[in-house]
Amino acid sequence: MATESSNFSVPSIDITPYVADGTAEERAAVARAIDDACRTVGFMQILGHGIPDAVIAGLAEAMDAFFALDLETKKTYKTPPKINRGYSPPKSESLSLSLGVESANRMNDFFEAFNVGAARSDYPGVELPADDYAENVWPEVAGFREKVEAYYAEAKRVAETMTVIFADALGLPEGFYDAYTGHSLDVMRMNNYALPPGRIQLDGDLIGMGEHTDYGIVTVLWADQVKGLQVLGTDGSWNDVSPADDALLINLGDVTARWTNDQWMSTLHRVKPPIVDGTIERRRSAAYFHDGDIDALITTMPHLIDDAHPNRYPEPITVGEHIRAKLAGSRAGKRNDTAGAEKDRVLAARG
Ligand SMILES: O=C(O)CCC(=O)C(=O)O
Ligand SMILES: [Fe+2]
Repeated sequence: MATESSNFSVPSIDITPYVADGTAEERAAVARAIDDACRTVGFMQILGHGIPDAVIAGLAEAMDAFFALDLETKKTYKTPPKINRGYSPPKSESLSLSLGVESANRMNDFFEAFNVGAARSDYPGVELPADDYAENVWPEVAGFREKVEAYYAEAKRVAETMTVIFADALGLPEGFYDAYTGHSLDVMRMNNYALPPGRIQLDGDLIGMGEHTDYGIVTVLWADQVKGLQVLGTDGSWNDVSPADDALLINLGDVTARWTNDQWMSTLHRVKPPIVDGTIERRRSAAYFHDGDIDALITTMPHLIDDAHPNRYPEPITVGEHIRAKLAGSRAGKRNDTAGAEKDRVLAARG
């Protein structure tokens, strides 16, 4: 399998003209850069997002305080599997404890997470399914809720700003996304790639989070600068990506790939946290998934269908149906790849 390609790079784009009052020309230049990044990489670094340093520092403090709790305490914040909220322990935990030697097999995910998201009570007056729009659980950790909510609100704003840019970049009417995101099924997953020292011995490469594409419209990703995130290039190479100082990573999900007839890319990525002296070097990230309304119907954009690009998604699908199909695949232990181009690319990468 190819590693690191000299052709691969994640563009850095300053979105200040959309966050503050930019001129029409400045905005058009940003939209062109975003369009190019979305067509060729599907990942980008954004600067000028406007999230105050103190809010980002607060998120990191809240995560540190929660993940430092002992495992039994953290497990009291688990929710039933159908509810994507609260604490999610490492999948490999029981195996690594009982067997000592862990297979580095890619179905094992060595990370713990805490999820928060949009709840039914956030959208009074809208009839929404209680399991999908579940209420949050908040741990008894001083300041956790306030700090996480402050960052969540900023990440939501950045995700919505990205869709404003997307509308311009795709030549869509202003406000196009509003009709699909008024009660968006957003979730933020705070990830902690760490296991206590001595817990694992591996018989091969460790995969922290298996290769996958994200499900929704767009993901806003905050991450440490500890290496680990790898992104698949169009030539089949896996490439290390770390956020630059003050940058956030943005990547597209499958809803956008469907909508744009795969002209914009929902790119495969995975996390391989570094191993130092047999222990995972701790790495943290927080992925804010902006998925769209559960009942939003995603129909391939007609202006992105032509002779060179026949419609790859002739069956419109709702965001809810699409997410259910993805979850069914991952729960059955199937690899979480999508149809079409993405699948071809992952198979090519396997060599
Ligand atoms: O930890 C990372 O950098 C990426 C996390 C990710 O891909 C996800 O949560 O979907
Ligand atoms: Fe992801």
